Amino acid sequence: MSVHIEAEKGAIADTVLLPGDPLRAQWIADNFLEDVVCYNKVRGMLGFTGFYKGKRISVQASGMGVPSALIYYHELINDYGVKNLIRVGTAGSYQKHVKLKDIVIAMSASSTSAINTSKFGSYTYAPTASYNLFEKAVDYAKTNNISFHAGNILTADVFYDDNPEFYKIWAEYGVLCVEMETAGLYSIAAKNNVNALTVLTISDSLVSKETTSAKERESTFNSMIDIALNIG
Ligand SMILES: O=P(O)(O)O[C@H]1O[C@H](CO)[C@@H](O)[C@H]1O
Ligand SMILES: O=c1cc[nH]c(=O)[nH]1
Repeated sequence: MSVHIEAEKGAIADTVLLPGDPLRAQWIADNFLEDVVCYNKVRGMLGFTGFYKGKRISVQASGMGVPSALIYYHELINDYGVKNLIRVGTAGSYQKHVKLKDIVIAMSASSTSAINTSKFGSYTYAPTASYNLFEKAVDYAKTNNISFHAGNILTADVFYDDNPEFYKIWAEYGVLCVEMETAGLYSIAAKNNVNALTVLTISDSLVSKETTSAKERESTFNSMIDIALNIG
């Protein structure tokens, strides 16, 4: 047991998929895993372990934003010995060519979060994906004809920014999309010498203003889950 996860030692697999949304965790467990056990209900932040193609795999919801997510990433790594952390999330597009339901594999995560400035001061740390997971994801997507974008994303602390034009600063520098956890994930994984990767599906566009429904965000992002399950 850890502070926020009630699982017994050994109840969580070495590879964990990490959606923000507990209902997406449930949906992944129900639709992709076999012999599933729910190991966590604390705060409704559901966690499951099951088997995918014979391999033991877990899925743990982590909530929204770096502070919430870091609690789960920290406990998974330090209390349960998790080695591969694969975030599966939704994101808002910052680029015209990155369309609704497109897949983005995050090579790196710029951020408006203070987690690293509070450590590195005026220097800039670059949170980066683990190359082994990144390479496997790219290979799997190419082999299975899943189209994707790969590049820098933004991990933002604020979902509703006061300035609707804020995204343009990042878009000009090639940032593909915005979400709210990956800079924290890549940083804590690097510090603890474990593997991390984020695979995202575009749920809305800051450029075209299109959106998907909550139901679609919860359950229709099969290609992202397919990639994540096959690289762990
Ligand atoms: O779909 P999830 O994984 O929650 O990810 C994105 O969605 C939430 C905002 O709606 C933030 O957590 C953001 O990172
Ligand atoms: O963090 C997020 C996630 C989806 N869409 C956004 O605009 N922001």
